[in-house]
Amino acid sequence: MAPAFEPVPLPKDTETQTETPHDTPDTVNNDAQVDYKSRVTVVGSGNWGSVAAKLIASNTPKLNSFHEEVRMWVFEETLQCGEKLTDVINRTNENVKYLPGIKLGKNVIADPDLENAVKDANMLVFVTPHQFMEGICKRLVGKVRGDAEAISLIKGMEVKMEGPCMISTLISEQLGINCSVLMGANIANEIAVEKFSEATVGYRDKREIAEQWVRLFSTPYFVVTPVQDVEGVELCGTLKNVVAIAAGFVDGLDMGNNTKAAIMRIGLREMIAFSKLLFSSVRDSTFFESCGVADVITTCLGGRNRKVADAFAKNGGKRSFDELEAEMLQGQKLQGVSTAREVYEVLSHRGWLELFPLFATVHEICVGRLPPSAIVEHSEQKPKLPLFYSTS
Ligand SMILES: NC(=O)c1ccc[n+]([C@@H]2O[C@H](COP(=O)([O-])OP(=O)(O)OC[C@H]3O[C@@H](n4cnc5c(N)ncnc54)[C@H](O)[C@@H]3O)[C@@H](O)[C@H]2O)c1
Ligand SMILES: O=P(O)(O)OC[C@H](O)CO
Repeated sequence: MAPAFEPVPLPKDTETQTETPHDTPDTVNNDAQVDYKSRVTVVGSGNWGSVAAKLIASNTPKLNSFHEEVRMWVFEETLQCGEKLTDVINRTNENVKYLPGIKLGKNVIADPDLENAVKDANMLVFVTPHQFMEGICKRLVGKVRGDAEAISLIKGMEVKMEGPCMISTLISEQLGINCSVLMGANIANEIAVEKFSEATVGYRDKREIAEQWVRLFSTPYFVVTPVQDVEGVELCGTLKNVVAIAAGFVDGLDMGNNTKAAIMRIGLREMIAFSKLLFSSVRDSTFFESCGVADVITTCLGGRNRKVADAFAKNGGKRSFDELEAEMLQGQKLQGVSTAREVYEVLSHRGWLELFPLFATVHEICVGRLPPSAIVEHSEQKPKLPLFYSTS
């Protein structure tokens, strides 16, 4: 059966380009030959990191302005068989731990040496769990090319003394490079088997860079739309993980579809309000892109945060998230629990706790101060939030 969507054709200058690529000359090697081609490195090799590498590696051989090789930094570990994960990926072309059964593409080269992995790249794709990014950025200061462009696929944020810091800002400020974001309704295992989905690239002001990222990621089954709203796109990806935890509680308590839909609606409303209170530049339309309402839906139906929160509620909150995560995800990481804590810190610090009952309650449940059933009792409080979007 034909798909119910129209795949967006890739821009013309991609697959058939024969003239000098539009990229600016970037590297001068020892023989004084100018390397006009871009080099891509993916920093991260978990479930989504591996799929991101696969998507990109399916495109670089067709794009004349890119080297075919896609380097992928691996946080090295020794597998039960005694072999290093990197060696197994390079031997089998599969990430047997985080994405088993999927060939990544022979042009994906796993590299356990972070500095070596990034040193030649002028397009850096960051895709690790957000809690590791501060340490990774510290290790990369002064090690990346000055002309590099970055994109973050990381759903999460840091909270510092000065306030919340988005991961793209952390990357930009620490490494001195521009950073776009890619978020969306993107359960990695589904994209790995090439089921259709959409994503959103958020960019600051360089439209041509956003288009380059779109070319690098787009396939007929992965349709990417650029929007000029980095903060809006990134906050959608970050905050939906808190809503997913709430939805998991509802599922674990068998409260039914209507309750779950209500929690998703209240969650989306808090996402919009929180984003706009932090950044007045955030656009209403961003919430209707893949990164917004579509990601709320997919993550509350099929994500890992939902799944583990469901188990947490079924156990009456008696088994911790850390324990359940280790048992159920085998090395993969949840983002929603730590994001709920980070959001709670921002809410407390700014005196906004009463404005965001769902976000606040998710954290209180995660740390055991409230029972899972509080998700409905507390979140349904009459919203004290002004409407931050037009309903007309
Ligand atoms: N998996 C998905 O479906 C999906 C989809 C969209 C976005 N994301 C986002 O992508 C980001 C990365 O998630 P993922 O699914 O690729 O990872 P993951 O949860 O599958 O895997 C965890 C990764 O963390 C690495 N790791 C463990 N300890 C580390 C350390 N100390 N330092 C650095 N790395 C360490 C592991 O090696 C592994 O690669 C997250 O922000 C997530 O929200 C995930
Ligand atoms: O599995 P989760 O809960 O980390 O969610 C995965 C993706 O972010 C869904 O878009």
